Amino acid sequence: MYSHIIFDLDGTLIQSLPGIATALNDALAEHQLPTHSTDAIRTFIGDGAYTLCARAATEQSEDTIERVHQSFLKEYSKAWRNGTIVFEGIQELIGSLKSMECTLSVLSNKPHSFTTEMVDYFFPDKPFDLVLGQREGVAKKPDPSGVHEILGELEQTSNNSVLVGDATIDIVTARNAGISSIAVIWGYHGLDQLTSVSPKHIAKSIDQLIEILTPKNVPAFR
Ligand SMILES: O=C(O)COP(=O)(O)O
Repeated sequence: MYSHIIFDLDGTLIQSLPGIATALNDALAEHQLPTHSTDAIRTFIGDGAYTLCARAATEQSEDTIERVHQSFLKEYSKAWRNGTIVFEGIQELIGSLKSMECTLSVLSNKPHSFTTEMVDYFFPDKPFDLVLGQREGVAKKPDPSGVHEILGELEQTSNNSVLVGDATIDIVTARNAGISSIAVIWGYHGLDQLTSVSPKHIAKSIDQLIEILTPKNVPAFR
């Protein structure tokens, strides 16, 4: 059983696609650039806000992409509250893991300020022992630095830790850091994509994630 669980944020704990899509399309429109369907935007998410904008504003200069990026950050600060929800069953799972005294953390490629603000907003009981988003000067996922920093800060070992994520980048990050991984399929990458990077476990539903993370004989879950 894993006693330390590192959660990805977007597409794993929260459904953030509508807020991201609104903010991105508003930012693109501000710069007279073509907008995208929500389905297309889903495929742009995962590598942080700048890369999101670079994928949306293809063939634009770096200066233009940076301007779209700045507009996106401004728009997203207004858009995320109305366009984001916690996936069904996640609050209960987090509560159960806390009652089992698991150590919990979040590692996201979303800008750090949004990551902490949104986690505080959606999880006001502060169940996470450490929350890290993308920070200036720190390599983002799939670099293992974030995982290593969390393990060090929380005095956890690679053996007892697992990273739960919805994107191939999360599974590759776990492998690069030498920890186990669980791919969940309710987020932004499909089963085939996730299978191609060989996660240790695959959860096709919140119930399957509960099965993997919590032993059957713990009364709190049954
Ligand atoms: O905002 C992103 O690009 C990705 O965020 P995530 O790492 O929480 O999935």
